[in-house]
Amino acid sequence: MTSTELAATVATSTSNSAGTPAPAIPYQKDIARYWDHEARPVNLRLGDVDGLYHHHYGIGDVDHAALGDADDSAYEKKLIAELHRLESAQAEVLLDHLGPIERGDMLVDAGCGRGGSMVMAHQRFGCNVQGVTLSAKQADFANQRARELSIDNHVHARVCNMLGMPFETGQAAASWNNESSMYVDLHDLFAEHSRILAFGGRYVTITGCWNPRYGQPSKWVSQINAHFECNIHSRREYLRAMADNRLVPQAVIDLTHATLPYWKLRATSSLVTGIEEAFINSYQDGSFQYLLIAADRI
Ligand SMILES: C[S@@+](CC[C@H](N)C(=O)[O-])C[C@H]1O[C@@H](n2cnc3c(N)ncnc32)[C@H](O)[C@@H]1O
Ligand SMILES: CC(C)=CCC/C(C)=C/COP(=O)(O)OP(=O)(O)O
Ligand SMILES: [Mg+2]
Repeated sequence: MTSTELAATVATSTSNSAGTPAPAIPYQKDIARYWDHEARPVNLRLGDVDGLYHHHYGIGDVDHAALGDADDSAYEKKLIAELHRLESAQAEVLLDHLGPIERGDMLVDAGCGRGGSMVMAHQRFGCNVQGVTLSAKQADFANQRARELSIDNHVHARVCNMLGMPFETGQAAASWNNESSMYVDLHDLFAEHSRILAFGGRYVTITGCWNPRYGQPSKWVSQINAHFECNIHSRREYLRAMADNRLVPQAVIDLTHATLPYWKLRATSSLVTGIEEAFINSYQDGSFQYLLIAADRI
């Protein structure tokens, strides 16, 4: 089944397979609505390349040899495959920082989207991966993909607020936010990760954050917030909220330079959404950073 067929299936369903309560506060209802209605070709067509559907951005150098000649009729297809390769490479780097994971472990993807990272985590570690999203459409989509891959006994998405997850205290070996922490208060978020993580467990986030060295959120950062209805935090807020919640950074990696090739390539594609300029300019003027933070739960 292609993503378009899959999207049509979930769009017509009146209930979802996730079966958990609706979002609590008005803002979360807006975010649930946003993601329930999201169907941008830049996400669906990239996901169709190999069935891993992401809502995050890419890192790494562009493989110009793989792209070939821009005049070639197959160029656009190759460009889409290349953007998708860079997005999956981003998820691989996040998974690299989870530390040693056993088959019997449970991982939590907070703000799991359509579940691409969950599938990759299960395929790499063989373990149980639980995701939460505010969007019933996304949870249904992720669960349907898991069924199609016959991994639904190990990979499951719920409709649930990541600030109150239905997991036992200390149950998770590792947890992460992949571009989903700009929708919540960071103290509330890290308190909840800290609760569900086992002592010594690993938390990883990849996020866009505004740079305190710039001073305040730039106009480009404000544009990104308005575009996605999110609230980008500063690097300082991340580190402070982690420190206050027993999450001790083990690695802080600036991926800003690594993500720029993705954006520059995407800006040349037919799938542009109009937000490319804000990302490129804010990364280049130093007001915005693409960061990975891996922290130990102590
Ligand atoms: C940009 S998408 C990222 C999806 C996924 N992490 C990925 O890499 O493909 C943001 C996700 O955060 C989720 N989200 C935002 N606020 C949330 C909340 N309070 N609780 C649970 N999920 C939330 C949205 O539903 C959406 O799935
Ligand atoms: C780094 C920051 C600030 C991210 C904000 C969260 C977000 C919307 C991520 C990408 O989602 P997407 O894949 O649905 O977006 P797009 O349609 O632009 O590819
Ligand atoms: Mg995308």
